[in-house]
Amino acid sequence: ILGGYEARPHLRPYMASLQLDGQHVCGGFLIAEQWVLSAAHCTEGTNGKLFQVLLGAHSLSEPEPHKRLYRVRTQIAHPGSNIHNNRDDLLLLQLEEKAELNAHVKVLPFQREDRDVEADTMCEVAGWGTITHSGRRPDKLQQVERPVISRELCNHRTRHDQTITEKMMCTDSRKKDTCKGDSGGPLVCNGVAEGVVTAGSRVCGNYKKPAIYTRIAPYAAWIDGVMASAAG
Ligand SMILES: NCc1cccc(Nc2n[nH]c3ncnc(Nc4cccc(O)c4)c23)c1
Repeated sequence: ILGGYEARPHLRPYMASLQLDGQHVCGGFLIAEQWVLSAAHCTEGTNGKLFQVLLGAHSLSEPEPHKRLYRVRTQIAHPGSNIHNNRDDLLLLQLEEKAELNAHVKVLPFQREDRDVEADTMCEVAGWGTITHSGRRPDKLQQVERPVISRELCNHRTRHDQTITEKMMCTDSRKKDTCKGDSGGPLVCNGVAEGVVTAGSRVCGNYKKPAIYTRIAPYAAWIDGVMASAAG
């Protein structure tokens, strides 16, 4: 997160850190006791290795009560996701066992009504992604408030030039923005997860490249179907 600040510890008990060999790679969030939602692009370069999922954390390094690393039973990328564009950039991770829910580990409801969040709505995004252009990584969860911008503005020739589909949404990226390692985290508007951070053009903090999110509502049926079929 660029231009943000340290989150109040454990005020976002749904936040997950997707890790490989003890290193934070991407964000994610708990959508059910045994399921985390993140971004399919997060699996790029992991050559098929499964993530481990850190729940209940504020600091990535310090011991904290309720902080726990879960193994992943299976990772399911949306069938439409691919490395060439940002379409269908969603990843479902089934934990090896149900997460132990408590004050520091909670499920975050996601939007099921497929209607655009109004432009200028202030939303929040949090993550352990880079906090400087030089790529400095934070130890503690960061957050920032960002206003939603219209798809029309986000699709302008000088911005993302008609690549933002009705299954995506954007927030202003002037100075305060998502960045490397924030992918997969939730965009929370009025307490509900409306979007999942996608890297898009990978640019951070430049108002000409607004932050892009995969809207969750259009994928509610897919998410429910995967969770139902894997339940066992
Ligand atoms: N703001 C959109 C957004 C959301 C999520 C991730 C991203 N960026 C990135 N995702 N993956 C990346 N791999 C390498 N570099 C990256 N961005 C980068 C790094 C240093 C300086 C800078 O200005 C931008 C990214 C960008």
